[in-house]
Formats: sequence, structure tokens, C-alpha cells
Amino acid sequence: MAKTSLDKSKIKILLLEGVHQSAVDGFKAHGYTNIEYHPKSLSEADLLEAISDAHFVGLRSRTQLTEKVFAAAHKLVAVGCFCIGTNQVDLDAALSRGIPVFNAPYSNTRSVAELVLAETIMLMRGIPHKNSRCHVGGWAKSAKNSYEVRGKKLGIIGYGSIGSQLSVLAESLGMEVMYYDVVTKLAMGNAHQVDSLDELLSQADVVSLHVPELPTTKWMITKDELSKMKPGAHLINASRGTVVVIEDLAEALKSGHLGGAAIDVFPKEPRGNDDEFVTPLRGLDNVILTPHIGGSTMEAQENIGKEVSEKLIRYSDNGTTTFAVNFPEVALPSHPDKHRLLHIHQNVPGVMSEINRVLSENGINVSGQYLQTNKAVGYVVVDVDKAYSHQALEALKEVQATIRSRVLF
Ligand SMILES: NC(=O)c1ccc[n+]([C@@H]2O[C@H](COP(=O)([O-])OP(=O)(O)OC[C@H]3O[C@@H](n4cnc5c(N)ncnc54)[C@H](O)[C@@H]3O)[C@@H](O)[C@H]2O)c1
Ligand SMILES: O=C(O)CC[C@@H](O)C(=O)O
Repeated sequence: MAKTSLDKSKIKILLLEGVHQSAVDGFKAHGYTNIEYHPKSLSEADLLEAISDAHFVGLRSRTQLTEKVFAAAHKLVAVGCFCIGTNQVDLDAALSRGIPVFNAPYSNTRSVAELVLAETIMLMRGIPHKNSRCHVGGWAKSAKNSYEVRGKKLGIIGYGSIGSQLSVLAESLGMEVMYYDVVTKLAMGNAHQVDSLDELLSQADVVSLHVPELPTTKWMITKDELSKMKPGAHLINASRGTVVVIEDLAEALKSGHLGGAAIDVFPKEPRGNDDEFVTPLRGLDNVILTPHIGGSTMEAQENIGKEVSEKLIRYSDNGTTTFAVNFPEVALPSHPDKHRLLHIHQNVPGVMSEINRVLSENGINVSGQYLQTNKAVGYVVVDVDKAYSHQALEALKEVQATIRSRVLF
């Protein structure tokens, strides 16, 4: 079992929002026993306290890791987002403190695509309304506004991992797929990219959003965009709640301009299952409301638990940062019989020559050196013979522009 500079029982792992047990099992299997587990997200005050002595934190989409939270996280070494989205984390605040952030970019892709496909069929058949009538003793047996999806147009906004997988599934049902993306993307099957959002909105029978939360996607669907959709068309949002102005959507549904909607993500979501969910869409019987569960399947959550815990453990045990979303990526071999010095510094000229000067002046024999930088930060890893002085480590910490350093024994 790999050794770290700190006794593993002293390394605190803070896991929030009920991340899957597979993550807990993964940490324990690697000797990390100090795990604080919370089934839901914490209030800011509780988060500030819990994170103040945590070395690793694992969260899902609800917990906001802001500059203020990072400032309180004095011991934090790395962050694991047990999901795809990383918009809930201030990635620059993490980077400036030398904290890599990891996620699971693909593990729940299929789950979201399947849900959206099912919702597409449900909406096109008017099932939300028919279902709600049956529940109150009604009987809405009618073919009015009920259509097969075969031959209908699906418009996908954001043709990344989820959008492109949805495209393949929808085509297998005979749908015509068009997509809009800010990047030119290779079409799957017979799908075709359109040049503008308006083109997609004006043609699609069902519009589905699959963009990340970015400054450029925030509130991208307002009453203007909704008014450009075909009368009777449907909107699906399983991306982020801030992409759609929910009040405008409620209006478009109430006015009858839109036929229906399926919404999984909301500008404000409850912290946990016991808290009240408030939205202007409540009570509209042409809307499918789901509690941000696009990626919540047993398969996806178990895989995410394994994937993200493995990334955090690898970074803790070995220093590898591959697939970090904000950090220079370094893939490292194992380091038997060597000590490994990890040095994170601001990316300014002269740091590497300073580090090498300190190593050389202290007679440290280097057996391997690995370096990557990004716009703000440099990450250098040096494998050395075990015999070296404590002063050498102190001298390394004194190198100008050092953010942090640690040793793996
Ligand atoms: N509901 C859920 O449970 C759930 C689960 C997983 C992911 N998500 C959300 O779905 C998002 C998409 O996931 P993904 O894995 O497909 O991401 P991705 O990064 O693979 O794809 C996103 C695509 O959006 C495109 N894009 C960015 N800005 C755009 C814009 N302004 N207009 C059009 N296209 C734009 C990108 O070029 C990219 O092709 C995630 O960021 C996450 O927020 C939600
Ligand atoms: O599990 C979650 O809370 C978020 C899931 C999803 O939105 C993601 O970004 O992967």
C-alpha cells in the first residue's frame, strides 16, 4: 500500500451529498479510514466547519465550493466532483491554492441520454397530462396532440458526450436529429449540425439542452428563444438550471405556446430530500418534473464513486493528476525505493532553475523529474534517493512562487 507523507488515518476525507458507497469502499481499501460522510449537502456554515480540517472533499452538484469556502479549507489537497458538472466549484480559487479538481466526465452520460429519450416519447404522447388525469379519477382517452416520435425532429443544443449519445439513440427510433453547438462537431449517423440556435428552435418538435453551465450558457433560453420554438413543441432541460429562465418557460407553457416540458434541473434546488422544492412549474400538468436525477442510476453512481475515488487516491498516493479539470496533468509511474517530492508553484520564470539549484546544493540525487504547467500554475514532481536532509525540504518550500509542496515516502 502506497505511503503518503501523512499517516493515512490522519487524512480526513469529507464526502457530501450521499456519494455512492463504492467511493467509501475504495478509500477504505487503500487505507483511508478517516471518512466523514454526509447524505446531503451542508449549509454554508456547516460546510465551512467540516472542510476546515479536511484533506479531500467529495461532492455532487449541490455543494458550492466558493472562494470563501476554499479560504477556510486550510488543509485541502484535492476536490472530487462525483458527477460531470464542475460549475459548482470555483476552479480558479482551487488552482491558485494548488488544489486539483477531478470529476467523472462520462460515467452518467448514458443514464441522462436514456432519460431524455424516454421523456421525448412521453411528451410527444401527452403522457404527463393523461397520467395526471388518471391519478385524480379522470379519463383523457384521446389521440389529440399525441404523436409517434418516428420522423419527428429532435433539436439538441450542445453536442458533447450526452448530446451525441442521445442523437444515436433518437435516430434508432427514426427521429430526425439536428444539433447546435458553438464548436463544429462530427455528426453521429445522419444527424446534422445547424448554423444557428434560431434555426434549431424554429424547426424542432422537441428541443433538448445539453450544455455546461458557463457565462455564455447562463439564461440562454429566455422568452425570446421560447417564442421562436414551433407552436406545440416541447423543451427538455437536463443540463443546468441556470440555462433556462424558468419563469419564462412557465409562461410559455401556460399560454399553450409550448406543448410540454421535462425539467430535471432548476435554478434553485433543495439541499436534500427533506427540503421543500419550489418552482413556478409546480402544478402544470404538461410538465415532467424530476429532482436532478438525470445521472442518478445505480450503474452510473457506482461507477462514478469508483472513478472519482480512484482519481483522488491516485493523486494522494502517487501524485498523478491526469484528467484533473483545472490543473497541469502529470501521469506518474510508481516510485518504489524512492521518495517523491511534489512541488506546486505559480507559473513564473525562474522557478525550475531555483528548484534544481536547491536540489543540487543539497546533494539530492534525482532519479526522475516530471513537469507540466498551465496558464497559472506549474506542477513538478521529483523522484529522489531516500537519503536527503530535512533542510533540503525546507529550502524547497522557500523557493520563490511556491504554492505548496509535499512528500510521498
Ligand atoms: N441532469 C443530470 O443529472 C446531469 C448529468 C450529467 C451532466 N449534466 C449536465 O450536462 C452537461 C453536458 O454534459 P456533457 O457530458 O454532454 O458535456 P460535454 O462537455 O461533453 O458537452 C457540452 C457541449 O456543449 C457545447 N456548448 C458549450 N457552450 C455552448 C453554447 N453556448 N451553445 C451550444 N453548445 C455549447 C460544447 O461545445 C460541448 O459540445 C454537463 O455540463 C452537466 O452540467 C446533467
Ligand atoms: O449527481 C449530481 O448531483 C449531479 C449529476 C449531474 O448534474 C452531473 O453533472 O453529473
